[in-house]
Amino acid sequence: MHILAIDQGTTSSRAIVFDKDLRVKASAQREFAQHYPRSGWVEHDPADLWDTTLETCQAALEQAGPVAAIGITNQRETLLVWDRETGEPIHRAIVWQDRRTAEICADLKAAGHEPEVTARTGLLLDPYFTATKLGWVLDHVGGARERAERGELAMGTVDCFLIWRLTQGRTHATDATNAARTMLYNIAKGGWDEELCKLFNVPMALLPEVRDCNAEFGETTLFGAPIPILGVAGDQQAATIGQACFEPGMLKSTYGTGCFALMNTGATLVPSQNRLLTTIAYQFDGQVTYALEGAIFVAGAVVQWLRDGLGVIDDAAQTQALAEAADPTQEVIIVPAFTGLGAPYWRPESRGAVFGLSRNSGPAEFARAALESVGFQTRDLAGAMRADWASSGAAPSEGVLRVDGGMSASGFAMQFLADILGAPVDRPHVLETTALGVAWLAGHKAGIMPDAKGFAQSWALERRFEPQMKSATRDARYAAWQRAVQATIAAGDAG
Ligand SMILES: Nc1ncnc2c1ncn2[C@@H]1O[C@H](COP(=O)(O)OP(=O)(O)O)[C@@H](O)[C@H]1O
Ligand SMILES: O=P(O)(O)OC[C@H](O)CO
Repeated sequence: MHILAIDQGTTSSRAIVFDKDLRVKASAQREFAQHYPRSGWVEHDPADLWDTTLETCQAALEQAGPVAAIGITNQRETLLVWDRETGEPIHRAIVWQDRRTAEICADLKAAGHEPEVTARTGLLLDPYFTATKLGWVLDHVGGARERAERGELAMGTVDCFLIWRLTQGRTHATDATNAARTMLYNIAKGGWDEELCKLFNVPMALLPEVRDCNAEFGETTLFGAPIPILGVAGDQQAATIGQACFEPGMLKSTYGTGCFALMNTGATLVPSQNRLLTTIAYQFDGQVTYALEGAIFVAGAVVQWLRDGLGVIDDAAQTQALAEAADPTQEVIIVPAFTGLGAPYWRPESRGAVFGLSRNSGPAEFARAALESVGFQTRDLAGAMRADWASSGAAPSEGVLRVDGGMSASGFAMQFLADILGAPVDRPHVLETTALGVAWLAGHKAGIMPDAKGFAQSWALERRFEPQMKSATRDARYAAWQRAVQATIAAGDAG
């Protein structure tokens, strides 16, 4: 029997069918439109999220035949609010990248609320998270607040919306990893936090039930015979599972639109002293495993910008040859703060900058700088993570980074990553680790896939990138990056 994994991402929806040996049997993918109604705003049409999910599921199922269960993974933090009666959203989805609530967050910070929010949620007061987006919808959509208070509306992250639709309104539930990103969920106690709901002015009647990642989430009859939904996790947590990072100290980094590095910290909630996030890695059978997370908003998106914004490439893969042809004597640096800077800087007001241009700088130098920006940003995170991990009293982790996501296909970017980290970078055979993570969750629950130990043994290395850069070069290049970031922040402050 097979398992269907739904991966509803920021730029596309995917459906992948795995067999019981975790091999891909069929897959389908559809991109959908991004809406930018104002500078810093990012929205998705809920109909696009739903239609592309449905179409890709149908296409994958047509190729592979019936499945025993469904796993769902999704872009996190993105908010939907819908009518409980009709299932119709009352606003477009407000995407995790959206910065419209930057001022609300700044005001809450100025009023001294951040330490309390962090203590309860592990997060920082940034527009990235769901809570302030929800407050915004309730305040800006006519009648929404009153209707929410009367219990007529439901809210959810994308997983929750898809579960609602797949079960035709019978299940209003999310999993602990997605709940942990809303800034309304207490990760230490494990439950929606009444105080936070008051702080963000959110009626609790809107909120879904929170379940384990390997719980039952109802069943769908939209594809014929009923199929149970048996695994749910936010995409970065699903990738942590898919990369089999089950031991404390293990670290993965996913390079899609953004980049998200998660380190398993076991049953210990490690508060960050370096402006990283503390979050739930996964929750199996009521048992919480925590993680430290570094979130970078722009990784593969900088390559998309080369294609769609600058028009210097037609296809992401062309960056490899261009970067290799770049003039080694130039040091062009791109700080891709298109939607602000994420961890460890958290500067929503910053915008992107380019440094070191000369008259000879062209597409090749831009391509190289774009790929390198991802390595530099990961080094920012890895440094903060190692410091937090050490201060928790834990033994040093082995220092290997497991990578995945669309951009990990770039050999140039991954070699530079190993070089600038000064540590090995391991790329597995399966790069669809996000889908794999929830396919395994659902497959194990359905009784057709191995336990965590057996699954971890199936993880297979495709290529290890060893650091080759001299340490003096590494130090000098990283120092130049840090200066560029500081200049970018200063420009944002001045603006
Ligand atoms: N060969 C490549 N070189 C560099 N970047 C790439 C390459 N292939 C894909 N990408 C980048 O990876 C991203 C897509 O990764 P994906 O995991 O599908 O993202 P998401 O889940 O966020 O939609 C895009 O931003 C794209 O520009
Ligand atoms: O859609 P992705 O893969 O860029 O992931 C988005 C993240 O979940 C946002 O936190």
